[in-house]
Amino acid sequence: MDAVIVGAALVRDGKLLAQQRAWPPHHAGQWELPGGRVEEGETEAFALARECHEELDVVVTIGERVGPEIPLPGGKVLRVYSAALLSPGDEPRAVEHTALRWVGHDELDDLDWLPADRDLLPALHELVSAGSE
Ligand SMILES: Nc1nc2c([nH]c(=O)n2[C@H]2C[C@H](O)[C@@H](COP(=O)(O)OP(=O)(O)OP(=O)(O)O)O2)c(=O)[nH]1
Repeated sequence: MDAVIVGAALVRDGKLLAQQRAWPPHHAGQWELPGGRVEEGETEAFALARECHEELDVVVTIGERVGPEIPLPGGKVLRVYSAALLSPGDEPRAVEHTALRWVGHDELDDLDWLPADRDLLPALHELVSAGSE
């Protein structure tokens, strides 16, 4: 099976959490959703919760799929799920990334997203708008 990369659309108070890559050099500085590769034997939800814990040092709950499946270079695919902080008072921190940012609907298009994430922007706009009602 192709490698599956899962990403978390974590929304709080009408804002989406984006993280800025530190690596590799050609993607450093670009923004992405928390997440990573689904390892053998993991469900996608388990892998995503694990990656969020590793990258953000918070516990999240995983919800519905968001947007289309996006093909990535090398035969991988990116699948995004909505996510929420188990304890809304917890503050994620950038464990492996350069920076974190809570991004509002009106700022979503301004970030220098990884190319695959750009294709998800319509779905992310919809999710963030719904979350701020
Ligand atoms: N986490 C994440 N990865 C993304 C996004 N968009 C996107 O194109 N990718 C790509 C970048 C990488 O090629 C791949 C995930 O790499 P990663 O470095 O986060 O995954 P990982 O921690 O499991 O590391 P690895 O074992 O795959 O090297 O997916 C996104 O929004 N979030």
